[in-house]
Amino acid sequence: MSEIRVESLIKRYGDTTALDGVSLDFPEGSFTALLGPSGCGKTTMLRLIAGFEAPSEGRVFLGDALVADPKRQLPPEARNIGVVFQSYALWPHMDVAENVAYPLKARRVASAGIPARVAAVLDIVGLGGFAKRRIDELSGGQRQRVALARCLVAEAGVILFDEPLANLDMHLRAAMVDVFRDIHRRTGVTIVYVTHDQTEALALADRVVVMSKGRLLQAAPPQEIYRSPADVAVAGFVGRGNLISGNTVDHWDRTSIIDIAGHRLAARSRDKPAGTVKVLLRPEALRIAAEGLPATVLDSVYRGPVHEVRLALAEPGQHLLVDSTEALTVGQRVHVAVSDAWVVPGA
Ligand SMILES: Nc1ncnc2c1ncn2[C@@H]1O[C@H](COP(=O)(O)OP(=O)(O)OP(=O)(O)O)[C@@H](O)[C@H]1O
Repeated sequence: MSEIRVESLIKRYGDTTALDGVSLDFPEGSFTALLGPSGCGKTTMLRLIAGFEAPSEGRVFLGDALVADPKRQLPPEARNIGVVFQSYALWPHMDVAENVAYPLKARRVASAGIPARVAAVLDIVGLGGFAKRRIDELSGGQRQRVALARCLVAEAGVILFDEPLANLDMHLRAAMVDVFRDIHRRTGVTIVYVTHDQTEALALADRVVVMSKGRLLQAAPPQEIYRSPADVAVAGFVGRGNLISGNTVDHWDRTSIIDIAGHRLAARSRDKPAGTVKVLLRPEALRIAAEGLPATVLDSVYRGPVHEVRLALAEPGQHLLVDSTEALTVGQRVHVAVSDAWVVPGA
């Protein structure tokens, strides 16, 4: 059974179509990241699932229950869904424990049981010793954990995150990514996580949904999104990569032989492409070697552990980024060995 299912969902705001016919299942216990450029409809999807907005067309199900169509909507508080925003929406005049206890008090849970439940979730989010701290005495990451604890205490079956780490610095973001992964493992709660940060999406989710202009481009596990993007838009949005034009010479099974400026290489392909295609070459699948695609060094920049080398292929206008352990000289002639390539569908 799917915890959440959206069917042919359309949301219009005046002339803007924020969601343009999206159908998607979010299985129980899954961790889905919604990824895409600004304005692609990620937040709108969350708001429709949470019940803050009504669909213009289509339906939303929680389990077997229809909770929203254009005519009727179950109110947010009746959906048992937790929401964590980038602005933490905490009560500044209450301490940490009072903030976390708030949903239980609002639901009139017997007060005797509340402190133990609050203490348990504060332990889960790593704030065991902070119960009596005031909110304004906490760091951004700690506030985010309080917001998370408040969702967990209510035992919501689903937690929606809207860019929860957007306000935090790089180190805190990395630490919070670990916290979210851990909490998902320990609680098994169904998570839908909106981000425009692809590294966050790839690291956290068991499935990444890439959206553009209100439509779904691809929904797949992170590795598949990265290695086998469904189209040029996904290939361009996720990860560093090179899109090179080539000609199909032959194919068998799910492998195609592609000719790039007189050099042939084997590439994974979804179907049986013909004629001119675009091939995705990730930098880590490329190596400067004795044999391979002939190229000329355009630029070599040291970026931490490796040199990022920009190369010109024999065919005019075709460039490649390659990671090299050694600096190369501009103008140097090299060859590039290719260990993995993907023919991008439809390009
Ligand atoms: N209340 C509203 N009234 C009018 N237009 C809206 C409203 N909410 C969203 N939109 C429009 O709908 C589209 C999708 O917005 P949405 O907030 O879902 O995008 P997003 O992918 O979450 O973007 P971001 O990453 O910038 O938050 C945008 O063009 C936005 O301007």
